[in-house]
Amino acid sequence: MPRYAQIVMGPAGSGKSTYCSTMKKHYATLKKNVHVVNLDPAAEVFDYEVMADIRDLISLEDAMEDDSLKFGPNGGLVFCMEYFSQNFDWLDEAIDDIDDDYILFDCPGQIELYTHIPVMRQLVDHLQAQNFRVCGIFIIDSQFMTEASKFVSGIMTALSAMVNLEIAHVNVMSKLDLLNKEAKKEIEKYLEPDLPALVANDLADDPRLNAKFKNLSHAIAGMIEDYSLVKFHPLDLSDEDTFSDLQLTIDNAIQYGEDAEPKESKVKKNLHLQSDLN
Ligand SMILES: Nc1nc2c(ncn2[C@@H]2O[C@H](COP(=O)(O)OP(=O)(O)OP(=O)(O)O)[C@@H](O)[C@H]2O)c(=O)[nH]1
Ligand SMILES: [Mg+2]
Repeated sequence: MPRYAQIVMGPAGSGKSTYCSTMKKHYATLKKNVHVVNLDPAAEVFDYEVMADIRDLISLEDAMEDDSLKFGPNGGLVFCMEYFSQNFDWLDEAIDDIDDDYILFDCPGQIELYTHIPVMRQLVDHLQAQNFRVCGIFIIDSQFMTEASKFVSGIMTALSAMVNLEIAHVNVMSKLDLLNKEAKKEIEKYLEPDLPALVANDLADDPRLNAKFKNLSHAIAGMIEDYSLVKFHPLDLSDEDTFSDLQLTIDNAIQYGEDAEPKESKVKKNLHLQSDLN
């Protein structure tokens, strides 16, 4: 049987842990047991039950307090993740005996982990070797999506993660519930954007910008358009439909559920038993 995983990535504070907790609860309403593994060595609290916690292997404090290492917070985190990549057997043990595996990996927010350092790619390769079908989830905070040039830089990081990992990839725009009605309408053009038009519109009349910056933005927008990847799925904590849409998109991308036997509920089973007896 295949196993399933989501690698939940995105900049610091974009909503990765909230996503994991929300989706775990959402899958539970569908009677699907989804587990969460914390991969953030600096995490302090999370409101979901963890199946495994990287801090049992190594924590940021360990790396920073060690007299011979003397790391600061960022170097310490990179050290922890490299240590993790050399100790995947810890992970294997922690996730070994689960029947219907579907695991969300809640990752740290340092963007270099997805763009420069090979640990996430090594994790994906390791999971795939164990029959996991893996989907990358890249979360971006909608609060930053107010200008086309900020949007372009957000997409560039998402693209960079996607190109590095070479797995099914779903972009999520979080915190839509914090936007007012007007801003929600405005954000729609960022969900499935015509990027070159968006950039052209936004930059055209801005006197602060010089021609070189505008030309560069146009060139990048054209390049991103060529990947035809620029789609974001909304996540609004006040709207359950957004969880369902997201879950269907992701499950489809990794073909979750296609090999599963339909499970009869206890009530239905009892009804069958009763009719057999009659
Ligand atoms: N209203 C609202 N708040 C959110 C949402 N997602 C996250 N938050 C809040 O934003 C803050 C950061 O969310 P986290 O889920 O911890 O973000 P993260 O990406 O895991 O952060 P790091 O692990 O530190 O990189 C918390 O205060 C959350 O409650 C959302 O969709 N709506
Ligand atoms: Mg987090």
